[in-house]
Amino acid sequence: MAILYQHEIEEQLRFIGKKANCPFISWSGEMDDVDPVYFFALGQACSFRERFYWSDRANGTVYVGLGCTYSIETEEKEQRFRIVETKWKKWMEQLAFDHHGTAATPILFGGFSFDPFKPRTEKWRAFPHAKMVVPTVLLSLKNGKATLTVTVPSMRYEESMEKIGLLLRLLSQEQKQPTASLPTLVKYEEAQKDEWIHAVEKTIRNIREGKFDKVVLAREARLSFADVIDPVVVLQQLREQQPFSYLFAFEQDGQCFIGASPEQLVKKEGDACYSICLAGSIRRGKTLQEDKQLGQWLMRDEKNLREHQFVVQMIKEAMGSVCKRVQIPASPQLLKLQHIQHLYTPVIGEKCHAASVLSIVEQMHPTPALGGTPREKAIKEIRETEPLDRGWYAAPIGWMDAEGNGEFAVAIRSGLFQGKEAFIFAGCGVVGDSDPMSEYEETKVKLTPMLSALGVERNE
Ligand SMILES: C=C(O[C@@H]1C=C(C(=O)O)C=C[C@H]1O)C(=O)O
Ligand SMILES: [Mg+2]
Repeated sequence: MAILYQHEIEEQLRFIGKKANCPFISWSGEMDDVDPVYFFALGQACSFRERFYWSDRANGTVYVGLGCTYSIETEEKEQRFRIVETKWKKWMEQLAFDHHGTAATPILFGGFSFDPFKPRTEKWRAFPHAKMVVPTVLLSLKNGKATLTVTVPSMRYEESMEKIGLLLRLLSQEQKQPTASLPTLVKYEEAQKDEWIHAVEKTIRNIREGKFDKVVLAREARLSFADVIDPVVVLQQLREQQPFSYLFAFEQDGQCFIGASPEQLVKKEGDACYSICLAGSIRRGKTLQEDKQLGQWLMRDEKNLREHQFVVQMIKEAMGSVCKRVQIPASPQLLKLQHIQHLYTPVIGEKCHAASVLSIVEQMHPTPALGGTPREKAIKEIRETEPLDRGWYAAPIGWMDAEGNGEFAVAIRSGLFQGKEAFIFAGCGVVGDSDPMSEYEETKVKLTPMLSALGVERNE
């Protein structure tokens, strides 16, 4: 199969540029199969300051982006989804591309903050309320095919081409799995544990007084390591340990937001649209029998079923508002992941008339799985009560293509990595009959996937 050469791509780009006279040009071509995490790792060797990773639950679509040719950022609070959508459409008009017989087109990849009205703290300074980017180099793996897409400004692409040339040379050599090892933990700290438990108690009282029905409260753990944490190692571990999750990474200037989330927010594919309701949790059992018993308990537990039902109700309505027909099973199933089991209800929307996946994201975020019910009151409670700046945690992360199709996951089971420091996050749905200590335990289980990816075991 095709080995790609720098001079050929350059020639093609020049040809596209001459023909179309557009500010941006893009070329796609088939390439040899490559391990996407290895590709991500090469990004650093080639001095790309931004790296992006996305793989869906079925591993059906994998995108790895290196470098940033165009970035849409906004600190606007109310209109952020629309602003991104409008700018993306405008930008597409300035782009000439030749996809060379492949199905690939440039995509926009990125994410959003959970709550633009919550004051931002220092650690999230590099993550605006919305940031979506067009990577300079994009690897797409779909239906067993690997495609490379190069997108550059037509007037100055020499600097990018140098990096791309190096990347192509490294790709043509034998693939060596990156050998970076797991970092050594020097400090583990659960931020404001007592304050968090008090917040849960207060929220339970407020729910019992009828102020709202459900509020999701989250907390963070801070970890310090002896060495700088390499996102490549974390991705490798997550890929092995969480095979049924979305895998994502958004890295810029050495700051990396990474996670393995089981929760789809929405996928739009033409006029079909998909979502899932995920809420209600219990740990995995230590034996097969215990695991089965815990699962059966979860399927019948009224508190968890109620937590779940709020999500079903809202997603059903949101999908109903953009689709002609919504298919949704009457009762939840069990979703068993490596460390946790959840109540799970898949949702399918037919004849979707939304303009783009982003306009559905706008309708859906935050669902009661991450925010609460009623939505506005719950968000206000989180803003005022939760001792945490969520940043991009629990918010939409994903991609969109030229036609407005795309997929977003909810960025849970995630962490922010800055040099030798990591912040990892977990939350839980608080309802009237929640017990604060059980909720605390539940968040502990939800921290496990990231801890385990970092090689940290905590048995207390
Ligand atoms: C908020 C998180 O998870 C969410 C809360 C759940 C619950 O409370 O049962 C279950 C799945 C997620 O929708 C998290 O993992 O941080
Ligand atoms: Mg729960």
